[in-house]
Amino acid sequence: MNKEIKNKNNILLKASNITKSYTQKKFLKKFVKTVLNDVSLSLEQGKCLGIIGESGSGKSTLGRIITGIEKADSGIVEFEGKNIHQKENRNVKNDISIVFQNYVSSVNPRFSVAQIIAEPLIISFQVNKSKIDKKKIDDEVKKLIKIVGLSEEFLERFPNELSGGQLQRVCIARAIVTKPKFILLDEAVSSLDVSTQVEILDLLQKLKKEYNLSYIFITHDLLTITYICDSVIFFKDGKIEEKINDIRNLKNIKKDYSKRLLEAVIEF
Ligand SMILES: Nc1ncnc2c1ncn2[C@@H]1O[C@H](COP(=O)(O)OP(=O)(O)OP(=O)(O)O)[C@@H](O)[C@H]1O
Repeated sequence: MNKEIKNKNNILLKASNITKSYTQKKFLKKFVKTVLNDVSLSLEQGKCLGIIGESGSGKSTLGRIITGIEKADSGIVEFEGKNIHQKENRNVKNDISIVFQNYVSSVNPRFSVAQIIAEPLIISFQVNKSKIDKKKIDDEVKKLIKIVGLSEEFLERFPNELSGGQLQRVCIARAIVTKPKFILLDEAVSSLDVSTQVEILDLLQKLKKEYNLSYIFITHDLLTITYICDSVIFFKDGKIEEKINDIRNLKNIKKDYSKRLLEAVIEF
């Protein structure tokens, strides 16, 4: 029955009642700050959900929890119905990738582009205790560099020899090398200039179709959301302030906070 419901709704990822606090210090005094307060969301297969909110509202913390990098204090994250924080479901994480804003610090500066793209695949061979198939890895890396719009000659280069947009393309190639079903994009285009942002968003759209991917896109930038997302959550002080299920109805938002975030883009 559960399976039927899951298939009917086509829910890939579901977070229920997520709560998270951190101990922080202010003027040498420790205090507990609630960063996420009873957050629930779900993502349908093949869709892109945007999460927009002010700096410090808890978006990246939520991103780390829904990708299994960090544990919530309470609440459950399920991927295809499996709790991702349970040890016996750790394979689920193979279906999840992340692309961060800071593409420079998210790659090893001593690795060539080929090594950067291949790294997750090599790790997955190691984790599965299977023999590393060098030819298969080389073929895959050569295929992917072209898929993300760069030529094979980039494979020998190092991160400091690439532009921001080129390096983010490499990070995207690395994110899809293990053939995930879901990618969390945390401010993945925010540091790029506008025309490069559009190029990367177009690439992400293309990959979404070709690989049947699902995305959650965390951003400050509503233009990114309107460009690529199907639905959007307005996030404030660790809570969902408002959700628009169909991005075409963005003008119907009700809360002042959401309107304020929208004002720069749409006139009311
Ligand atoms: N490991 C941690 N220890 C203590 N406090 C933390 C930790 N990680 C995040 N925080 C705090 O949690 C709050 C939310 O941070 P988070 O990075 O999730 O927000 P954000 O909405 O992604 O912000 P930004 O858009 O600026 O990246 C902030 O007050 C931050 O200082």
